[in-house]
Amino acid sequence: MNVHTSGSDCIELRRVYRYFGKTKAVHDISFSVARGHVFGYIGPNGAGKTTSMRILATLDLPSYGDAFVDGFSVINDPELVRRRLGFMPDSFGTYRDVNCEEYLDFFARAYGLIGRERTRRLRWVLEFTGTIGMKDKPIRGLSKGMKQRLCLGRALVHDPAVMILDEPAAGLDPRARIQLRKMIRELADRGKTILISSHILTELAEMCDAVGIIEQGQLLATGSVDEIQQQRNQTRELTVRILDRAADAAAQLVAAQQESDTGAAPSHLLGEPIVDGELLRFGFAGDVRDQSELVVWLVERGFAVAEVASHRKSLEDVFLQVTEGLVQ
Ligand SMILES: Nc1ncnc2c1ncn2[C@@H]1O[C@H](COP(=O)(O)OP(=O)(O)OP(=O)(O)O)[C@@H](O)[C@H]1O
Repeated sequence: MNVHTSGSDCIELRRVYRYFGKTKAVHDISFSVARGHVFGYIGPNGAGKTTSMRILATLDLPSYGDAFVDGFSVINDPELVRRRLGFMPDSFGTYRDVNCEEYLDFFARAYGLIGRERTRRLRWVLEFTGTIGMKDKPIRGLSKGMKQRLCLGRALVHDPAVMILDEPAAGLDPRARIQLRKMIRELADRGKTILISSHILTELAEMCDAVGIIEQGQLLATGSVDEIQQQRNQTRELTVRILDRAADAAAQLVAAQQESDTGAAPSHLLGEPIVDGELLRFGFAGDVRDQSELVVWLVERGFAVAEVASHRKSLEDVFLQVTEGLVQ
């Protein structure tokens, strides 16, 4: 049955469950990714990322629910899904003795590419992934970074609309990560829809249009990084340096926080400040104007405010906060 549920979403999981005996690897997960977007799938080891990606790649079936690639169901139309999808698994496989070009050529043939079209496509993939200089090298002689590029090339060889990349940055050095990030962004700019997983959270923030945080088979939060930060209502952390009486300032802030009307400067503090010598650190839910009012509030009470630093909480912080209580 070829039911094409076309729309702007190119990847969709609809109430997907996958149990292995008593293990709930994936438990009622739903999300969708719009065409040309990059969706970051974030979670610790064993969270269920690979299982859901394997279902999308038609390498496994859901216990319940369904998933769609470019509108086609992984259950009813796996062949059509495979044509539209490039999957980069988290391990490379055992092709040690073939060279890079032979490796890509093998997959191009498997996808039915022939003649000039195959030659053109292979050249493009070798150039795009920066493996052209290595094309005659056997795979066993490649660095981890080069292997990852080749594996990305393999997932690209049939020009799929959708790409599923399972931890592509694992084990790469910082430079190779940056290059990978650039390639992924460029593929999205060319219209490909990309699902990418990682537990190196901060590296996904820059390249993803949206992220989903998964833990113990359940999706705990989805949205843009900003939306998730707002959902948690903890957008920034302030560090204030107060000369001489930092601990006293912290105590007064806590007292004022409990008494103050909503809208007063200390009411924007989230939790109690941590005192570290002259430094006070605390979460702050207000904007920059509230921040400057807080400084005035402190100065009016005789505290010598020497410095104020503000930083957004990283995706890593948000992740730890969102998963609080579930991480074992
Ligand atoms: N074939 C299987 N048989 C039994 N249990 C499995 C199988 N595949 C996965 N699991 C279990 O399902 C859970 C989710 O595993 P999964 O590999 O999807 O997690 P992950 O988020 O990809 O983790 P990692 O980051 O370590 O790759 C784990 O508890 C895992 O042990």
